[in-house]
Amino acid sequence: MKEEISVMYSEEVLNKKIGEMAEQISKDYEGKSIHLICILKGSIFFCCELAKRLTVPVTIDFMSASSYGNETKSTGKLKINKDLDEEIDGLHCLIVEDIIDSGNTLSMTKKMLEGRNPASLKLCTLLDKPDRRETEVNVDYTGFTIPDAFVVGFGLDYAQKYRNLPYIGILDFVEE
Ligand SMILES: O=P(O)(O)OC[C@H]1O[C@H](OP(=O)(O)OP(=O)(O)O)[C@H](O)[C@@H]1O
Ligand SMILES: Nc1nc2[nH]cnc2c(=O)[nH]1
Repeated sequence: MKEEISVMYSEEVLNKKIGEMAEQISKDYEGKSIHLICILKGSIFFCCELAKRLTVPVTIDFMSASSYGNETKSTGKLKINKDLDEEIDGLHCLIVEDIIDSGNTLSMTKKMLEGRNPASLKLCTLLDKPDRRETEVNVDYTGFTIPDAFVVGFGLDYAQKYRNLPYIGILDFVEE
């Protein structure tokens, strides 16, 4: 089987959307600083592009939490591979995700972070796949709501490949 990728959102479309999201977020957080919590690895591209466009003061920390292995389906289990470097007590935190699918990763991550007493905790995702939701999670900012397809690029991988594509595409497996 050969892997084929068809473009879903071009770099230009992504940048326009991220600009709009940054404008809204900057408005909502006026007078405050935002502590961005980037969920590795997929979210790094989105987090960088978003952070560059925010007009309020920003700090950034990273954590790696996953409910996936190398496959395209969820196991529903959370694994914390890397925790945050800094305490979040009293900070206005915004979790930055590339995609929400089953919702398992984010619902468990959010609950865990809420227990650390942030001043506020919101969630921002570039892509949302609501058709595959298993656990409800309240999303504050969504870039695109997408159908149930497996997407790669702009940070999103298949078996660690394709993260570096500047666009988001649908991955298909075709007969050679
Ligand atoms: O809503 P869910 O079904 O829980 O899936 C979403 C999670 O899956 C992806 O990460 P992944 O575990 O693939 O890690 P990666 O970002 O390092 O590739 C994505 O970045 C989310 O964290
Ligand atoms: N790369 C990738 N990771 C995911 N994790 C959950 N859904 C997806 C998806 O569509 N693509």
